[in-house]
Amino acid sequence: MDYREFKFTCSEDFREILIAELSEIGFDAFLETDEGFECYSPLDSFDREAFEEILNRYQSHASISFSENLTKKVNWNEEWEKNYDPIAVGDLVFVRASFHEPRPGFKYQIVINPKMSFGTGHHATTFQILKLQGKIDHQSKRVLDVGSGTGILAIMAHLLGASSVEAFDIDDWCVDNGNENFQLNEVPATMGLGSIRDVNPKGPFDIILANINKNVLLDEMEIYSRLLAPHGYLLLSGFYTHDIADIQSACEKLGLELVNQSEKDNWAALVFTKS
Ligand SMILES: C[S@@+](CC[C@H](N)C(=O)[O-])C[C@H]1O[C@@H](n2cnc3c(N)ncnc32)[C@H](O)[C@@H]1O
Repeated sequence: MDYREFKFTCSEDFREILIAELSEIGFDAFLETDEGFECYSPLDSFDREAFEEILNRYQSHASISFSENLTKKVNWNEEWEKNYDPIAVGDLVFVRASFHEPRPGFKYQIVINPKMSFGTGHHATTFQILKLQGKIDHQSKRVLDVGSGTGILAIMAHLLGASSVEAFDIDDWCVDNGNENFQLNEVPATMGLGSIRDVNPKGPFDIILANINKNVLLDEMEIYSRLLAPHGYLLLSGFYTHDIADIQSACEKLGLELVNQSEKDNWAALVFTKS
């Protein structure tokens, strides 16, 4: 047995923060469900004390329950071949795995072998950012993708004509998978490991993409704003529609103006510009 698999039942308000905290102690492969979310922790790095400390902090505010199972390392390729359908974002892009046939009628095709990383285009956050990217001129633009997951948004930026893409993620599964996806899509970039503070990218960037979660976005917003070139675009997602006001107000305090927005399945995506 290689992993502990957890299935959480938890109210919507606490999902994001719990996921953020659990990811900090090595939990991985979060998948939202109707009742809450599922995730894994590698057996050799599972820290029961840290896990219980997090649960104790939230259990008095939120009714959280979970089940726990030991599970074998999964052959993710086989799992995805069984479960992963391609997805179309309008006629802009057809996102598929390498085992799907290409489909004509789209401006672009992205090949993603997602394994355990987030970013197939199926989730409303990724879907909306891809769509919003399609409305922004990427020709010869310098693009930063924060929390890249599979690398899907960075790949889209490259296809739309970006002159350079810089991408990183705190999760080493994503970095391995993202680099594999960059090769599949012939993106001349290497995904880095770490947060924006670890990677310390050298701006300015014409376009910054960050589909992460509310807490991380609020914490890192000042850095995004500093790295954004004048008249550049900041595309944000990973938060619910009821969090739009908090995100918008944090951006406006930094001189960023809301210029476009989208909502799908209670998830929001916002586009800001720096005047
Ligand atoms: C919602 S997924 C988005 C993936 C992809 N960009 C997309 O749009 O589908 C968020 C990603 O951010 C990563 N992440 C979480 N906190 C981060 C941080 N502080 N810095 C960089 N990446 C982070 C997670 O590992 C995860 O892969």
